[in-house]
Amino acid sequence: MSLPRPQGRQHDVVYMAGRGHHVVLGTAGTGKTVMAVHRAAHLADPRTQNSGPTLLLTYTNSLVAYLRHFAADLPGVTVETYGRFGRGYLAARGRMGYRQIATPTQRRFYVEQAVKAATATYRPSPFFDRATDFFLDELEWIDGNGLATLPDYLAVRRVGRMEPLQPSQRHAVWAIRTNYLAARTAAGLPYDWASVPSAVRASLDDDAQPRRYKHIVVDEAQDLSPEAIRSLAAAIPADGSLTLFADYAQQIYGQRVSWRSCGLTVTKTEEFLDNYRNSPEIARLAIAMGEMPHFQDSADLVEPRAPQRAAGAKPTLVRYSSTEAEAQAVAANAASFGKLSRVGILTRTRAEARKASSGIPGVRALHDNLDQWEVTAGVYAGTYHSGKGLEFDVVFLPFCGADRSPDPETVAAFGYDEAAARESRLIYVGVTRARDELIITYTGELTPLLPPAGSGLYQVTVAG
Ligand SMILES: Nc1ncnc2c1ncn2[C@@H]1O[C@H](COP(=O)(O)OP(=O)(O)OP(=O)(O)O)[C@@H](O)[C@H]1O
Repeated sequence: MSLPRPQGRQHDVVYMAGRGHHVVLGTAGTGKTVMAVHRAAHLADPRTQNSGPTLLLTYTNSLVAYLRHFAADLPGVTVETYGRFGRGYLAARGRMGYRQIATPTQRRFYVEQAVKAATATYRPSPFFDRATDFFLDELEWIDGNGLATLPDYLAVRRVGRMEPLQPSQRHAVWAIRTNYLAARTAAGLPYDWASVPSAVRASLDDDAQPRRYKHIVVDEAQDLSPEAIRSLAAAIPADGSLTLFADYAQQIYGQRVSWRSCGLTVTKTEEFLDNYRNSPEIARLAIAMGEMPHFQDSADLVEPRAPQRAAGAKPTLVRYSSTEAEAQAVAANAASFGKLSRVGILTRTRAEARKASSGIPGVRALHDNLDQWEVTAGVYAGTYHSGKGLEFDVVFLPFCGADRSPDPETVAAFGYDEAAARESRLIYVGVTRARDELIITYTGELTPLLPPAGSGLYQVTVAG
């Protein structure tokens, strides 16, 4: 598999000016990754006017492996995740030591302690009984937006479907944040991943050294926080360029904000609608998901135009009588498809991915640091999240029953609407990874986050 040559307007995007800020929006499979790799290669090519060292950034390690596969022989192009870039930059400036970033487990522990400490000092309130995930999310959101003071936090509007927090609740969150930061720092952990972008930005502000990269190209930019985008705008020289490729429908990490508030000056946003990846039947299911109520808050979701691919089979929907039977059947069928095709098994959690891929010979876990992207046949298993940006000939989406999706814990933490909005985007990512075949399985009732079984969008089967 090699990288296709850009066509039509894709070509124009690759060769846009190598200066300033550029934003390219496209729905799933419109060639954003293809354009991002070609553009990075172009900007790094010494024959290009204003060429220079180019950073090609994305969010997950599996996508780095995938991009490196295509960009392996591109001189002057460095491919990495935002996290690695941020950590490396801070280390180079002497502001990050070894193991100074709290792991997610450590972060959760210190946040739980901080909530307990706040509960002891505040008047009793059910607010403090909210799930830890809620507080983790709120603190991440504060960092992601670069809110450094309580007045900033009190003044800002929280975009999203969740009930807005009352000022008294924001005071409580800020007290939790203060407790958390103190405890984490005292434990020798000056950072967590959410705090890295602000630290990078602050460090760049007083960094008079020449910038390492003249150009930065970002794939899956919808997943970067505003603060991360601001830090990237600060990381290029005045005569450099920052190009962001994004899809709001596939946003996993939060709510959209304007490019201007992210520190960008964008004169024109390019939009792409031609889907090169999915068969028409799979694309139709993705479009129908985009029209469901939980997607309505996606202001500029653009409807994909007719797919570029030849007609195939409708996605298959299979109902099983038990989760065990479902997991075994998915593993057996995936193993059989995997002899000739690239197969993805995508689930909400890693544990579910392991369960549905148990016993498959040579199965590769997507969330492990894949150092190489195999393009031959085989089975990959992982979370929807780790499948972002990737594609497979055949995709299995197991455990899509209403009892698991939306996940009851996410509903408890964020309320039904917010949980449905978040999780339907995850499933949308899963659906749009499939080129030729999509097999959705469940027990009990089908999740309300997918179009109903009788919608005519599936071939429906009931297994024993
Ligand atoms: N001009 C083209 N000609 C032929 N195939 C193309 C072209 N552009 C993209 N493709 C193919 O379409 C598929 C989707 O492309 P790509 O992964 O770049 O899309 P994307 O917009 O990044 O998708 P997503 O956001 O869903 O990950 C890939 O298989 C890619 O090789």
